[in-house]
Amino acid sequence: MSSHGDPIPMISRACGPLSGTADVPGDKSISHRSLILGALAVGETTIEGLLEGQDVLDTAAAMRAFGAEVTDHGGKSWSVRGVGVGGFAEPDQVIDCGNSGTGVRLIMGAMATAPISATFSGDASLNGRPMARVTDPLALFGAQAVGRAGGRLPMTIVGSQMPVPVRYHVPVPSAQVKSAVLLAGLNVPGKTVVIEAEATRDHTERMLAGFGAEIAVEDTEEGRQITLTGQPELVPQHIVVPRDPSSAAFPVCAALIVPGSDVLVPGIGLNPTRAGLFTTLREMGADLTYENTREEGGEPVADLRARFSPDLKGIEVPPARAASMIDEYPVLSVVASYAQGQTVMRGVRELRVKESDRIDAMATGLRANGIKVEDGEDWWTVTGRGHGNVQGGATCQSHLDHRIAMSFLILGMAAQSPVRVDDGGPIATSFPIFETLMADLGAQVSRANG
Ligand SMILES: O=C(O)C1=C[C@@H](OP(=O)(O)O)[C@@H](O)[C@H](O)C1
Ligand SMILES: C=C(OP(=O)(O)O)C(=O)O
Repeated sequence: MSSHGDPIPMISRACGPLSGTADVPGDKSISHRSLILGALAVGETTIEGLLEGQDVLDTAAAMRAFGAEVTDHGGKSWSVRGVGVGGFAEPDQVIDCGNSGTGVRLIMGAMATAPISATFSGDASLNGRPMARVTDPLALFGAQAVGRAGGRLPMTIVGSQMPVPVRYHVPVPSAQVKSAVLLAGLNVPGKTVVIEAEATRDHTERMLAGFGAEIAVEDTEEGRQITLTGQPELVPQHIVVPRDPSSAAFPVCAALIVPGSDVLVPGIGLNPTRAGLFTTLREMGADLTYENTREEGGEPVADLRARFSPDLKGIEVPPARAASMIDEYPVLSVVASYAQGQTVMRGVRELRVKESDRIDAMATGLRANGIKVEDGEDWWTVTGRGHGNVQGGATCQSHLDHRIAMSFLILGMAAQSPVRVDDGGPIATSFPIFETLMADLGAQVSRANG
């Protein structure tokens, strides 16, 4: 099933060279944060380039439910009239976060130190994902959570009446957990401290500073320590959202494996906490260059140029790089299938608690398409077959997971036989124009029965 409707079976098949420019949508992580911080500022924040994927639209609806005025002006220009830190109203409906872990976890954090309650739910994927990683630290602020067994949604959070500041070591590498604690800390007098052993994406820290919060980041022996001073008045901003490197990954990887391809993917955010895939691809021998490197809205940005790369080699991906490419392992495993030799991915336990168990979903589908995959709790390996030798021909299950659906459709673009996915519906959560964008480059991707 897709998140909000009937399954949409899709198919992709081998095609001629991909060429042209791929204008991918705005960054999903930054889009969620723009809406949430806009809702917590006093006055009107304007946002250009917001990702209009379902995950972000669900966060926009949630911000309205908490009392912010969120307006879509068309042409990807949005505005948010915020209610100020501590000003959230109590929603009178269940907050439906759809398929979005980022949405629900950040919003739980943002409301947990206000004197209100809210009940959160999502689709079958989100309702199966662990929430204790967020509700544990929120309890330290005095918030209470009542959900299903195992800390699952639907779940009600009762915000703290008298929140106290917290010092918290994030036990898993998760920007969502870190961000939930920081957003909770906004409405607490005094300093909230978050320490992460491994650096994860830092968009919340950057954006909090941009909205005028007092936030300090230092590297310590324990890891990256972030100190936020509570109860600031956040100043509304004009935000230009860079394009999403996690979406750029799909046309980039397709160009690398389809013979003769040459694709430009302009304006991609290359924040070092996000760009691990591109480093990895280059180590594998990909013809991938950064052009016109610049800074936009406080984030490093470049145009990516990806060309067919016939001599890709399997590599061992350094585990320390995992956080900076965590959402890109599924599509990396597709490129690894077209490389010579083995690609080894370790330190990736977190892949098992995304929209699906991504190691299991990719391993099952790749094996069905003739690729050798081995896996354990926090690692997996893919033994590539080299160009021209990937069999394809199987139908893969997307498990309500956009990245799994898109990855298998990329696999089919250079395989001997077409690859099908049972449901491409979830693609709309993060990359609603995926099908037309890939078709415009020359890919043969379509609704299977269309
Ligand atoms: O903070 C964010 O915007 C995100 C953090 C990551 O999740 P985790 O925090 O669970 O690693 C990532 O997988 C997700 O797509 C977006
Ligand atoms: C893991 C992802 O998203 P989320 O956790 O927000 O559902 C993703 O987009 O790959």
